[in-house]
Amino acid sequence: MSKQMSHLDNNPSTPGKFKMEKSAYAHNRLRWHSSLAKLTFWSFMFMGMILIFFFRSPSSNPLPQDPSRRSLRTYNWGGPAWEKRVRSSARIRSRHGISVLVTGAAGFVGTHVSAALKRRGDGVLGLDNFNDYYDPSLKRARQAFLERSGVFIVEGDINDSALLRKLFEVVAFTHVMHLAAQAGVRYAMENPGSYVHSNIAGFVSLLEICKSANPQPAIVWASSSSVYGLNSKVPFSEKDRTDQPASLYAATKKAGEEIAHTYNHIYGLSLTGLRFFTVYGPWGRPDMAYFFFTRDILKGKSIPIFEAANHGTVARDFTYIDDIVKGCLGALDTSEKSTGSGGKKKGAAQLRVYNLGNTWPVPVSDLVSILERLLKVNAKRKVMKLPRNGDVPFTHANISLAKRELGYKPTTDLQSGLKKFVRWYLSYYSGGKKAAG
Ligand SMILES: O=C(O)[C@H]1O[C@H](OP(=O)(O)OP(=O)(O)OC[C@H]2O[C@@H](n3ccc(=O)[nH]c3=O)[C@H](O)[C@@H]2O)[C@H](O)[C@@H](O)[C@H]1O
Repeated sequence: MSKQMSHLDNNPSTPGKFKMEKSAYAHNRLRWHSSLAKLTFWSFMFMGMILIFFFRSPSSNPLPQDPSRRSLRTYNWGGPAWEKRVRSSARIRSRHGISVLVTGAAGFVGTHVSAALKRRGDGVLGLDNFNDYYDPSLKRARQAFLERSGVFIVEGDINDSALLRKLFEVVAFTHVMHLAAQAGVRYAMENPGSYVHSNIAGFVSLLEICKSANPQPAIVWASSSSVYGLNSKVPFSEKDRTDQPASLYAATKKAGEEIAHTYNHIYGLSLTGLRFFTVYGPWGRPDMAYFFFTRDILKGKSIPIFEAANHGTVARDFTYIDDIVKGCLGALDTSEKSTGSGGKKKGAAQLRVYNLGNTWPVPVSDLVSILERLLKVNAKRKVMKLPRNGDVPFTHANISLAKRELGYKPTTDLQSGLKKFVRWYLSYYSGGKKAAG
């Protein structure tokens, strides 16, 4: 046994019980005190260093559980191989093609628009932050689908000015199709910050880069039918009032329209806003009613069907994705060039806004009946009062302007569109995820 061990063994459990020689005892006590002081000193030093490191570190706990901050995470981009992929994806492959930066390319509308542009030989580069507002694996599946068509999606946030600047250094985009946004009317009450972050700050960040680019691109971007808010004049026409938004989502989209006006006025940016009316279809958004109704009907879960005051019908002008894509391409193709360059306006530029709807509002209860027939399952309907969380009782688009100026002509009714959605849904969620496109 070592000396140390015997010393430990000799340690009294109760002071005073053990009799020690006086001088040795005093010497030991002195040694013990000085070791304790050293230990305390070094412990404090160590704790201090940890605290300094913790507070100075830039990535100290970026609150990943806070959804409004989820897109602030850092992404890897840059380098020769990355630039080569960016260039190749954005390369125009047809005679009169355009080169488009599509923001929100892993989103529902973004995926379809990117694929359509690529199919006709345009250069397409995607940008998406792959946030977790809904199942990111669906966004990854869309990314894989686009990759097979030759579209590269850069992972990054529209608030990252350095990344945007880099993209414009590598590619002289002729157009930007801006679809990145925080979507969803009801979620705005849960996470208001994410709407400000993406739909206002993100939009401004993108426009700042576009205004300084040389050449400046023409921009087409997604506004929303929700800007009509409490407007009761039907069908909604672009001339109608849009100063009564019923949700923060709607307010941020309306703010986007005003911001577009400012950048057009000061910098000569060509800007076209598209007011989408409840877009649905294959590869859709799981937070939307037609999507989660399908899931829950199949699971045998009850589905909440909203009704307006006095048992009034709630209805939407549901618009099929392929029609929306045609509207987006029509808007890109009729966009005039921005007039400024390097942040200076040289003349008046185009500023437009269009409704892209179906012009055929359908009650939500009819949507459920169509799904029941297609799925061959009866829904457990739970009729409830329209919650006071931003929903409006109905939407109905007047599309004359888009018809005249963009050649927009929707051709898919809800029954046919949902049939295609259900076919995709069953194939995607029964394991055919790759083939579902
Ligand atoms: O046009 C737009 O600009 C917006 O369209 C979409 O919003 P909405 O038209 O509200 O779609 P969606 O949620 O599918 O509800 C559909 C219907 O089901 C009703 N609804 C909804 C949920 C529910 O539990 N029960 C129910 O009856 C509900 O009352 C409604 O009548 C986009 O999500 C939005 O991002 C934006 O793009």
